[in-house]
Amino acid sequence: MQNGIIILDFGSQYNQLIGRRIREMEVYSEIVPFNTPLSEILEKKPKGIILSGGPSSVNAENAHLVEKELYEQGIPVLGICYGMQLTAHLLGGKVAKGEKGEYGKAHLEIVKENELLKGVYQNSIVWMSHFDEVAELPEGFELNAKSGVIASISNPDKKIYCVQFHPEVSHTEEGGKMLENFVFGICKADKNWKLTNYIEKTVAEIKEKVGTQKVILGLSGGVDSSVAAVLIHKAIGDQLNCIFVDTGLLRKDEGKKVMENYGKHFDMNIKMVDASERFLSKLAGIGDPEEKRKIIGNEFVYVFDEESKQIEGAKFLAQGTIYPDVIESQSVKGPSAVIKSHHNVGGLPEEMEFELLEPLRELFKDEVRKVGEELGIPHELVYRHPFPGPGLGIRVLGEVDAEKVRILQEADDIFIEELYKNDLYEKVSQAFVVLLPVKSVGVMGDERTYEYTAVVRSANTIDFMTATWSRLPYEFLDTVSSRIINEVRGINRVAYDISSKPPATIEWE
Ligand SMILES: Nc1ncnc2c1ncn2[C@@H]1O[C@H](COP(=O)(O)OP(=O)(O)OP(=O)(O)O)[C@@H](O)[C@H]1O
Ligand SMILES: O=c1[nH]c(=O)c2[nH+]cn([C@@H]3O[C@H](COP(=O)(O)O)[C@@H](O)[C@H]3O)c2[nH]1
Ligand SMILES: NC(=O)CC[C@H](N)C(=O)O
Ligand SMILES: [Mg+2]
Repeated sequence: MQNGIIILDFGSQYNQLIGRRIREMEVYSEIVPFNTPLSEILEKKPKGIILSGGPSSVNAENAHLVEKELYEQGIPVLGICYGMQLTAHLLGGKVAKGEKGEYGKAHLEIVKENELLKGVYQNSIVWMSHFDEVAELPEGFELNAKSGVIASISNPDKKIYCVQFHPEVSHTEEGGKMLENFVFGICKADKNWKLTNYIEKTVAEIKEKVGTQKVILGLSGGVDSSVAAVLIHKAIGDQLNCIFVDTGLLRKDEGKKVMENYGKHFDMNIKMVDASERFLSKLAGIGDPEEKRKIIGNEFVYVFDEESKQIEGAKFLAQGTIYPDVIESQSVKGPSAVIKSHHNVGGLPEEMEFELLEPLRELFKDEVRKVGEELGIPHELVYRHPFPGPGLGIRVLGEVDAEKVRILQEADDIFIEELYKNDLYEKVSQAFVVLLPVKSVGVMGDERTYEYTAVVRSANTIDFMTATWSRLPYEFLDTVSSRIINEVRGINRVAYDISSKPPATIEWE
C-alpha cells in the first residue's frame, strides 16, 4: 500500500493515535521506526511524513536523529513535539531545556496563519507535554503560534510544519482540523483506506508469511483473539490450531461457557488445556505485580510450547495483541517508556521457539470491534468487555491462592450479573471486582467479622488509553454491595473505585 502518510516513531505514548486519526480520515498510514533508512521510506512513496513526539532530548549524546536529506525531498513534513525540536535542531535552530516544561492544557495564540493553522480559531486549547523548547528558529522558518513557548513554526517553501503540542490527542480542540489541513491541504493525500482494505491486506500478508506452516493461536474467549482467529482462519484455514488455556484465573465457570460458545459459532480447531494447577503453584508466595505478570506470561508460552510439540510444523504463535497492550509494555518499533508489562508482550520469555503473528498489533479496541463486525462475529462476543490474560491473577492484589480466586469469582459474578440485569453492561466499557489483601472489621448477625475488602471498578473509555470511572447509579451500587457482602463469604466491605486513567490505570496491578 503506498501514497499514504508515514509516521516516524520516536517513542511517543500517543503514536498510534496519530495513525488512527489518519485512518479515520480514510487515508492510509504506517508507523515505522525513526531510524528506518530514508531510501526505504522513499520506496513507499509517501504523500507526507510525520515525525512523532518522544522521550529523548535532541541535545542528549545519543539523541534519536533522522537523515537530514529527509527535509529535501519535497515531501511535506509535520514535526510534533520531539519532531519539532528535532527539525529545529537539525536545520540550524536551537533547542534549550525549558524552565519547567509544560504539561497539559495551554492556549494557542496564532501570530501568523499558514496552511496548517488555516481555520483554527484563536486561543484554542492545545495539549502539551514537554521539557525542552525551541529557542531559536532555523533559517527560512517563520513563527506561526505561541503558547507559553514557541508553539508552531514552519517553512512553507519547503513544506515543513512543526507544532510543540500534540494535535493527535482529543484534548487539543482544533487538533483534528490541523491534521486534516496537513493530510489533505498540504499533502493532498487520497481517501483510499477502509477497514475492508485492512482485512484484505492483512489476510494476504498472513498467507504470504505463513505459507504452508502451521499456526498456534492463544484463544481467550475475548474479542481480540477471536477476531485474530477469524482473520487468520480466513487466510490459512485448518493450518490454524487454537488453544484455550484455563489458567485457574478465569472468571466463574468461564472455561465451560467459552468452549460452548465457540462450539456454537466457529468452525475451527479449538482445544482447551487445563493448566490451572501449574499457574497457581508458580504464583504461590509471589506478591509483586510485575513479577506475577512475567510468571503468567511465561507460563502461557510454556503451555503453548508443549502443545505445539503435538502439532507438526507449528512455527507461529498468534495472539490477539492490540495496540494499547504494546504501547504500555515496551517500545513498539521505537523507544517509549514502560508502564506495565501486559502478559502477552512484556511477559514473553527471551528464548522462544515461535515466531509471533499478531495481525491486530496496530489497532485500537474499537477498531478491532469494527473488524469483528465486518467479519460477521456475533454481537455478544464483539461487545464483551475485555478481560486481561493474567485474569484474576492481577485482580487478587498481592499473593494469589485458590481460595482468594474463588472469593473474587463469586463477587465478580454478582457485579456482572447485576450489570446485565439493569441494562448497564454495554453502557460501560469494562467492569470487574478487585480483591484487596486488606481485612477490616464488620458486624454480621451481631458477630464480629474480620474479612477482605472488595473494590468494584467500572470504567468508560473509547480506546482504553484514557478512561473515566462510570457514574453508576447509587441504587445500583447499593444492590451490588449488599449482594456481595451477603452472598460471598470472605468479604465484609465493598468500595467503589473513583479513579480515572491517567493517573490511575484500569486494572489495579
Ligand atoms: N486463557 C487464554 N488462553 C489462551 N490465550 C490467551 C488466554 N488469555 C489471553 N490469551 C492470549 O493473550 C492475548 C491478549 O489477551 P487480551 O485479553 O488482551 O485479548 P483478548 O482476550 O483476545 O480480548 P479481550 O481484550 O476482549 O479480553 C489474547 O489475544 C490471546 O492470544
Ligand atoms: O490481555 C491483557 N493482558 C494484560 O496483561 C493486561 N493488562 C491490562 N490489560 C487490559 O488493558 C486495558 C488497559 O489496562 P490498564 O489501564 O490497567 O493498563 C484494560 O482493558 C485491561 O484489562 C491487559 N490485557
Ligand atoms: N512529548 C515529547 O515529544 C517530548 C519531547 C522532549 N522529550 C521534551 O521533553 O521536550
Ligand atoms: Mg482477554
